[in-house]
Amino acid sequence: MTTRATKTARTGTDTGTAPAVSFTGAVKTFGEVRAVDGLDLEIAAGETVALLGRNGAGKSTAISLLLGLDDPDEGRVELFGAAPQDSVRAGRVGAMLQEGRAVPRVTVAELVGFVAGRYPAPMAVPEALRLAGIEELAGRRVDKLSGGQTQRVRFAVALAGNPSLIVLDEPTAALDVEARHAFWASMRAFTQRGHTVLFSTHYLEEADANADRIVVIDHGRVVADGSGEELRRAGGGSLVCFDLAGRGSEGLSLLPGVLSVEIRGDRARLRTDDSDATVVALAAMNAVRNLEVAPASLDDAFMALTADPRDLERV
Ligand SMILES: Nc1ncnc2c1ncn2[C@@H]1O[C@H](COP(=O)(O)OP(=O)(O)OP(=O)(O)O)[C@@H](O)[C@H]1O
Repeated sequence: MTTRATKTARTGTDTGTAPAVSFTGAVKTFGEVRAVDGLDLEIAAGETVALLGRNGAGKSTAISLLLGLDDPDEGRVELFGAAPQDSVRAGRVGAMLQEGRAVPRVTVAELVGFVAGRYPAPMAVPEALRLAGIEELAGRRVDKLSGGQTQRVRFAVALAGNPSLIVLDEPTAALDVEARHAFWASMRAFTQRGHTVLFSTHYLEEADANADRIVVIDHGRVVADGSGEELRRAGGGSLVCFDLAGRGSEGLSLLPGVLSVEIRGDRARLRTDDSDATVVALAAMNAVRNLEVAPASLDDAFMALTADPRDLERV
């Protein structure tokens, strides 16, 4: 797994060459809670990056700092080499945040047009509606739409300023499968123009399918950064599963390569970073009934990367 900080290191203060997003040692505390705790992260223009983390990991707080809604207590946050507030005002950033605002009693086209009118070089309204895939909703009242339609209207609103960067906090939460697919199709139309996207999500498959790069944060810091494949390798290793066939599970956690042990009914599930050595040891114990070896899933990798050592149950 590579660290991107070196790859996208800033070379100057010219906003043309600056990364789209840059956190340097950013800290944000709420009383005793260090919600963002020394966050270092750079995102180059044109990247699509997923931000993953458990509940309370600091994703929304990081996004608030990024959009200039809050200031870091320490460190620096920049967008295109400038203060976040300046980039937001200039229309370089569009955002879809978690909390829904009161829905106005206007049409979709009126709402997007109103927001576009607040920016210096907005996107034409029909273009924003086309990119969001909601041209047919132009004349519909915003307060009469379904959840999936509303979400895509919010995406059109985020596009209204003609931004280079879109920031989305859990954009597909509460959407059904079809609405999610439609949403990501719209997003791809945006990224194909070379624009930058940062989104947070709890759906690992969604991150894997739609992002070039996945950044996992935990306790307000980056704990992993790479492609889905790199994360699987770094955090997941392999899974070796077999039937216990009545034998106990004692000692399994001490076998070579084994990182964790889970027992489901009569079946043992060992996560290992050296499946060959683990299997050889199991064979020596004659514990190979219905043996299966498979790459760990992204879910497994995520759990391993964000596990609190005190929560790990070892057998
Ligand atoms: N305004 C606030 N006042 C006090 N504590 C806060 C505030 N905002 C966030 N926190 C705390 O900071 C930590 C990080 O919260 P944050 O909302 O950034 O996490 P998250 O990764 O977005 O979580 P989720 O996936 O649940 O949305 C949590 O412990 C949260 O309780």
